[in-house]
Amino acid sequence: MSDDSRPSRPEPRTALRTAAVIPAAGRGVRLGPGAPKALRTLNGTPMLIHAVRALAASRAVSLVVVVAPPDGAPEVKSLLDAHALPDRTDFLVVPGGESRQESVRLGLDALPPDYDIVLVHDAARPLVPVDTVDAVVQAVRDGAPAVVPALPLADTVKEVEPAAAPGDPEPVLATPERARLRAVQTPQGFDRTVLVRAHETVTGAVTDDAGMVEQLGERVVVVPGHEEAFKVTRPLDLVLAEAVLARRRLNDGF
Ligand SMILES: Nc1ccn([C@@H]2O[C@H](COP(=O)(O)OP(=O)(O)OP(=O)(O)O)[C@@H](O)[C@H]2O)c(=O)n1
Ligand SMILES: C[C@](O)(CO)[C@H](O)COP(=O)(O)O
Repeated sequence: MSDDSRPSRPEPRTALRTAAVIPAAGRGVRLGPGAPKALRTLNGTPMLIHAVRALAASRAVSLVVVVAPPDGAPEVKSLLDAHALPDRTDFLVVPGGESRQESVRLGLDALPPDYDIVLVHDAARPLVPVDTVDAVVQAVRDGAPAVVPALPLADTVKEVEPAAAPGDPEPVLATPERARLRAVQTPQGFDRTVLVRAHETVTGAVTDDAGMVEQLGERVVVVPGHEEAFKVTRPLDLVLAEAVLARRRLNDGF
């Protein structure tokens, strides 16, 4: 095969700077009554601080933009000041919006110009391991416009006709082949220009940023996710998160 006929590989882009946007403006309705979810504590430390530390643990990440509850930016700034965070990382706090999508866009608007790679990470995934963060950054540096960490599913999934009234039986429409399905986590990593274009042009219901990039027709790739990157959504997830932290303390010899 001559050089000209080889498929072109994107150049690795090691010099690019990486920022992380952490949407943390949700109420946490499914977790039950209480403070906004990101401000609730796991082993005495706010979930948001765990998430910020998890992203700042990556040497690739030099800026973290926290998107606070709409009226909670001063409180979040105080929280960041009150907790030990790496000196090499810069932090910004901006108020969020009504939907996750709007909160991410407000975080993107706050990014200084000199960042080319953007990670978007749910504050509600406080325990993502640094190796997962680094794998996502590396895949973007290697040329993928959009990268999502994901895991195979344990359950079989059914597509249904949603119930007309709560509690009604739901007719099953299809059973997608499980081996081809992945449960998608964060951080999701992007070429900044692609993500900004997605947020400027895609409207309608989307549940993740990569889904918006897919609608642009851009390539989105999956890298292995991690069990500990689960989303704290319901009360049982708090129990699991504290158990993971306890196991980590045991393994670290504390
Ligand atoms: N208006 C919103 C809604 C959500 N989020 C953030 O998006 C992430 C994922 O959302 P989810 O887990 O659904 O959080 P909540 O919206 O708070 O949960 P719920 O739907 O139970 O209220 C969370 O870190 C959440 O803080 C946000 O920044 N702004
Ligand atoms: C972005 C996400 O975490 C990927 O799994 C998920 O879609 C967020 O959904 P939520 O309903 O906003 O928690």
